[in-house]
Amino acid sequence: MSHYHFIKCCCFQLCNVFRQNMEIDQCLLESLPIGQRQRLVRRMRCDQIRAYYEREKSLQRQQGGVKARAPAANRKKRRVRFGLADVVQDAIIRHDDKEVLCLLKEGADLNTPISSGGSLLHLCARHDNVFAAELLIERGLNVNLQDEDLWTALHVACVCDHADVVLLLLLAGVNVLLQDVNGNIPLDYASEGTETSYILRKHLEENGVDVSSMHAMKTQRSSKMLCDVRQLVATGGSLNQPNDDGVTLLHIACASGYREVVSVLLESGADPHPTDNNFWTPLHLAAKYGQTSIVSQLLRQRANPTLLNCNQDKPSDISASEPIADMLLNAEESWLQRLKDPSAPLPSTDQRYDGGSHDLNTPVKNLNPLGLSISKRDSLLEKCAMFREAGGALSRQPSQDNGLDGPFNSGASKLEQVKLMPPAPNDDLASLSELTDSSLLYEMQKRFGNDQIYTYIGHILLLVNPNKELPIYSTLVSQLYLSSTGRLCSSLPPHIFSSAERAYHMMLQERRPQCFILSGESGSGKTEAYKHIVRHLTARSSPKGFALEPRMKHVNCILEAFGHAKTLKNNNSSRFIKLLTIQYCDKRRTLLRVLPIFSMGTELYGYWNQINVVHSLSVKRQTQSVL
Ligand SMILES: Nc1ncnc2c1ncn2[C@@H]1O[C@H](COP(=O)(O)OP(=O)(O)OP(=O)(O)O)[C@@H](O)[C@H]1O
Repeated sequence: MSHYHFIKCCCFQLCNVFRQNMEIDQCLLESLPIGQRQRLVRRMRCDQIRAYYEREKSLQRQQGGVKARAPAANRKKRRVRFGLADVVQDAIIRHDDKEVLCLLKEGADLNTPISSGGSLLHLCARHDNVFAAELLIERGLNVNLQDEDLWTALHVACVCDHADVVLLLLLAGVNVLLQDVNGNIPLDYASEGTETSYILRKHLEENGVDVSSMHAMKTQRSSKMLCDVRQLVATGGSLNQPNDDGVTLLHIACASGYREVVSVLLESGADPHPTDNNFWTPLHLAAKYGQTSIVSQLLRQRANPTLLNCNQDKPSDISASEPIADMLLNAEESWLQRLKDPSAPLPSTDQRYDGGSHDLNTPVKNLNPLGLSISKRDSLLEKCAMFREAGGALSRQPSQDNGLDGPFNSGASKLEQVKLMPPAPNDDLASLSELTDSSLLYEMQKRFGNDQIYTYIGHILLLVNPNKELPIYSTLVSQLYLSSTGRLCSSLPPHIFSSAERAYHMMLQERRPQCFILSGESGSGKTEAYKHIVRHLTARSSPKGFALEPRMKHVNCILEAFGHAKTLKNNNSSRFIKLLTIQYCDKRRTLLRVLPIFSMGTELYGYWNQINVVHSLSVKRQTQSVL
């Protein structure tokens, strides 16, 4: 039988198979040349879709078809309409001043609360919209309105360093001394050396307020509480008395990091594991707030590390640092052992839990021990985003009694070197007015010369291997690219962290796996890009992420030992992991699983909703030769 005849026979057989039950004999299919195979598969897909629609139609007929064909009038009713309140918020964010003006004229309510808490003025302060803020103030919106955390618009403007809004609010007579739930006035959130901080200090001085004595007052809070507690002990008062929220003195001292107060309370017989109305114990709070030595103290006093709060979290699940998590996991183990065998010896707490020097300076706004409503969480998330966008400059805040609990910490070492180029019009080649081979290559060459190795083409990220270390991969840079929405911050240049961030948000929004395709010739930087993505995602997915990084490095060493080899083009050529998918796998959105996919030839196995493409170029072999 000739080859041609054989193909025809196969096709005939396959078409019959499709018609009968649409199952293909894989061997038969693979024996066909590629063109024939593709045509057949396409035809099979069409048949499948047709069959699917027919089945759907007959199902709808069985269920009384009327529902399927909804009358036009019904459809009209289902159209979504946004209220004026939502539209005005959107207009403020977009800086669409004309629309804000129209909406206010149409009667949009000035006092509309925004979804993340606070007033429209808070929104203006957040998005630096001075014009809209002025309109709202002119129409009588109260400049001193406070959100659920008692933040005024001035607190927001200070965190975001929006000096124009700060000036406007001061002119409108805002009260600069209003404190938020943590007792911080707006100045506490203004970064040292910024215009905002200068304006506020000047304003306070002109109004006779001594800023240094204010700080002294604040740092005296712990000693004041210590005095009060000692007095309570001396007078025989109840140390376990909860307030309306079930919060006891020990909860407050543990969360605030007041070690001496915790010692006095525990030594005087306070219950080491009271639970508040949301089932949070002092151990939960100390773990969450990064108070290592207090965690150690509580464990020595036999605090139960296995208790669950209302979110079903043990203290170890929410701990702010690796040492705390390790300490708590050890304690859990020995607690469970002792439940089985009460005679089992206690671990030597002095050695195991001696973590006094490790206390973490955790951002207060990251912590959400008591607030459970969605709006409250939104508000805290929004504030975390503001701190992040402020670039972590607030880490120089004054400390309280343990010297470590200022209102904010960037979490990144100040010594880290950061060198990011400012954003440029040619960051996205898709936006060039002239799109030709030579214009693209010209821009790429220019960028490469400036160490701008990343370039967007729409959502595709182009990377030119620099073949040298660039100071653009530090923890701080990774943090700069964290975003609450996944949208690239316009003040940051293209980066692999930004693509990772976008994929992370797509995964959360769609709750479906996301895939990265890293393409490019051997040695062009795919494996390095993969490592950077994994690094950002591990850091992104949990507060302990950055602590995971050294472990990831070790895993990489082992993987490389098995899978990498020296080739002509690359000294450390990888033989696998060119594809990467991330899966949504945690109900609290704090963890994610990174799955390397083994690529087999040119075929991709698996299904992903969103594909993020990173294409790498090796300048020696491709770009230079073309240029
Ligand atoms: N972003 C980067 N910064 C600095 N050097 C880099 C970067 N990307 C790649 N390199 C350098 O180029 C070398 C080759 O990169 P890499 O191993 O990622 O290539 P690859 O595309 O994965 O190659 P292969 O397909 O052969 O595995 C690296 O060992 C590193 O020295």
